[in-house]
Amino acid sequence: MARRRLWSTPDLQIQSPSAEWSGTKRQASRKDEHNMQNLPEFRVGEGCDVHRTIADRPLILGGVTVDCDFGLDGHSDADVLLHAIIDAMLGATGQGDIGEWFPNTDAKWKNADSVNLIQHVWNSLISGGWQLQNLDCTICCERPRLGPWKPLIRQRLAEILDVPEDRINVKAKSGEAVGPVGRGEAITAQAVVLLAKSPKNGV
Ligand SMILES: Nc1ccn([C@@H]2O[C@H](COP(=O)(O)O)[C@@H](O)[C@H]2O)c(=O)n1
Ligand SMILES: C[C@@]1(CO)OP(=O)(O)OP(=O)(O)OC[C@H]1O
Repeated sequence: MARRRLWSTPDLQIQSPSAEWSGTKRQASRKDEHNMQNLPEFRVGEGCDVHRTIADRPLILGGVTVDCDFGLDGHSDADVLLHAIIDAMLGATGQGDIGEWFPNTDAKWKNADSVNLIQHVWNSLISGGWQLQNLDCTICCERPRLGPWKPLIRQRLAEILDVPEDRINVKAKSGEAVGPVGRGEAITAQAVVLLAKSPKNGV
């Protein structure tokens, strides 16, 4: 009886780079193949942000003003969640990050409403043919408890982006009393988006 090998050499043949196997020629042929199959293009992006807590400022999360005895410090309104989502969108489409679009050295963005910032970015993506498949995000803070606010933030995000609510999920996490979040010194947010673009000649 022939003995089966418990390990095997990969079928892949390692070849030295040739003109055909490298650079733009390879990329172009992959892209053509994708287009020929008339497939939608999908892009995933992630974003994160952190802002310091501060007294005497409103706490704005995802475009919702949350009842709280402190807010977040920043050049803009410091909406940590919208900033993370903006970065996820820019990441998905390979367009840098929020600071490149809205530099915190520019007086134009001082106390800016982040709803305007995200709508500016999102409208530009929509013009480029992108649609939101889904958005998942997490706000990390010790206080306030976000249970009652999560549905409102989800609703507001759907409104801001003009997408059905079921494409959006909002989660909350505490800092387990450790680190800057756990000590209430900062609030952080993370976001992941999946974007889709229909093929040129439609699906
Ligand atoms: N500021 C927060 C933090 C968390 N929650 C909710 O508590 C649950 C447990 O979260 P842990 O981070 O403590 O494991 C979870 O369901 C969170 O949504 C919250 O409401 N507000
Ligand atoms: C939004 C901008 C611009 O006002 O300022 P901040 O509110 O400080 O926010 P941050 O997430 O640190 O970075 C992006 C900035 O360019």
